[in-house]
Amino acid sequence: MTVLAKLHTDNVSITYPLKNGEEITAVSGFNMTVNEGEFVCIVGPSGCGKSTMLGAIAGIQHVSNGKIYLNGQPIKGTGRDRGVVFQQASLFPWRTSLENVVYGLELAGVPKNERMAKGRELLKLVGLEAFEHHYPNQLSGGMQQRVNVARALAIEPSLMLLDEPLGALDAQTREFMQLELLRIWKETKQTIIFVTHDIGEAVYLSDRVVVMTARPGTVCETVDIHLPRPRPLEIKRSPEFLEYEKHIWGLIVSEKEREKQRMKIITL
Ligand SMILES: Nc1ncnc2c1ncn2[C@@H]1O[C@H](COP(=O)(O)OP(=O)(O)OP(=O)(O)O)[C@@H](O)[C@H]1O
Repeated sequence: MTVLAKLHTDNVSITYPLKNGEEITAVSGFNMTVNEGEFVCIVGPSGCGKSTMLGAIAGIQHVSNGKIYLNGQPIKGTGRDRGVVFQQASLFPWRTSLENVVYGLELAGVPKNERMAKGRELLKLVGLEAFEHHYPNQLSGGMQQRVNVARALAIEPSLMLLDEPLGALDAQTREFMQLELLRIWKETKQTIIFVTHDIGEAVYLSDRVVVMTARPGTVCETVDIHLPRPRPLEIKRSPEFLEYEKHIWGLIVSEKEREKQRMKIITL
């Protein structure tokens, strides 16, 4: 029996037009498969095309060549089958936590009682049941991101896409949110693709880490993370964890070095 991949990117290339009429290739020949229920992180040197690739999967970024398949169907634009969370919690300041969480359900015409019940259930899932009447400016950065996650989950997406969602948080809150994300992932059994700059974060969260080359970004190596779950934070100090970190760090340093050499040749 063939198991259908949740997501498959087939030789995806993405270019941006420049003002001088030329174009810049951000992503080139990107192939990745993500299976149902997996937690996959994408890392790579700055500017390698991580956000561009995630944007393409979200359907907000035009793909120049190749195709992206979600549940076997080609992605043709944005859709309610994908929940997206960005680095900055983009909540409506005039809406309470609960009203923010249920926004997508409101647009979809879900009756008020039903959507409020669903919203409360999700606020409970992200640990904010006591904050349903609070406005975003009454919440910490970590709490705002929890509301954001709850809002993305409300539409019951088939796939969650998170672009540096913890990037704006202080180190302590970030670690706590990593634990929380794993708990939420386990409870919801979602499939997650997560972009991060932080190699330790990627190793801690992932079933697999996709390491990208320098721009034009393609897959340099996919690293399977065989650390047991559940993963207490202390696992970050284990020799196995440090070995994964060192290996991925090595790949990224080589890519940065390669890019530096290439730039030297271009400017010679
Ligand atoms: N709108 C745009 N127009 C032209 N070039 C762009 C545009 N957006 C991104 N790029 C270029 O495409 C490349 C990939 O950008 P992208 O933001 O996807 O990289 P990234 O890996 O997410 O970066 P970072 O790690 O710094 O967040 C970069 O070289 C960037 O300068």
